[in-house]
Amino acid sequence: MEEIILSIKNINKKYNSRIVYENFNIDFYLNKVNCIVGKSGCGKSTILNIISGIIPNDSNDFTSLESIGLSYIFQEDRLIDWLTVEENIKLVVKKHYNKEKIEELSQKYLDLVGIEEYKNNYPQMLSGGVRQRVNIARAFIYPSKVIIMDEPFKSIDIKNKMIIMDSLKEILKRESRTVLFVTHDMDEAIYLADYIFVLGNSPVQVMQIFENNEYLTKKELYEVI
Ligand SMILES: Nc1ncnc2c1ncn2[C@@H]1O[C@H](COP(=O)(O)OP(=O)(O)OP(=O)(O)O)[C@@H](O)[C@H]1O
Repeated sequence: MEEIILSIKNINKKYNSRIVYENFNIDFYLNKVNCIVGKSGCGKSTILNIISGIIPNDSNDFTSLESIGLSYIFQEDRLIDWLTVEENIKLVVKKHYNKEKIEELSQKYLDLVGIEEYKNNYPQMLSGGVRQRVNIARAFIYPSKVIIMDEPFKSIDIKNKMIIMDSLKEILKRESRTVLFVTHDMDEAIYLADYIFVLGNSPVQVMQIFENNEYLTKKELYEVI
């Protein structure tokens, strides 16, 4: 059976004289968690930022994924301080659904990430772990095809990280989204990914693609990085 792919073509990026990407192509797996790993500074955030249209590609033969519907989960949560948790979540779908549907979806994602009890709180009253769960609910309530996650667990303690990663897995079991996930943490990659893309070299190349299964070890990944 032919694999269903999300093809990204013609990525080019140069910072001053340093060529980070040159005619770079990559095929991600549709409706899977695609994890991108590689040495610090190799270009992981850059590719997510180009794909999502946050920074421009140097050549104009490239189309970002902005138009197909994206949501983002970054390290910092970008919640709106003067809105409650529930209002933050509902805000992003205000133009997409009617009031009843928004109510239903908001309840669904509050439950899925386990933050129902915080729905009337304001972000500044919450711990980093809970804030990040709000962020995840907000990313998933939006009817996006692709979820972009750049180091989403970087400042979260291990216990909360496990809770959040389990919530994510639970949501992804129930609905099909293509996730593009950058991390420097091989445990996170192995826990969450369906496929792991190792980037390296300058200009960047895909060094290897691993299908994540019970036999994949951190050692194998580090050998390529
Ligand atoms: N705005 C910029 N101006 C100049 N150089 C930049 C800029 N943004 C990124 N770079 C350089 O481009 C390269 C790739 O950066 P990028 O942030 O994509 O790497 P990364 O793999 O995500 O790094 P890390 O793992 O440390 O987060 C790095 O060498 C970085 O210093």
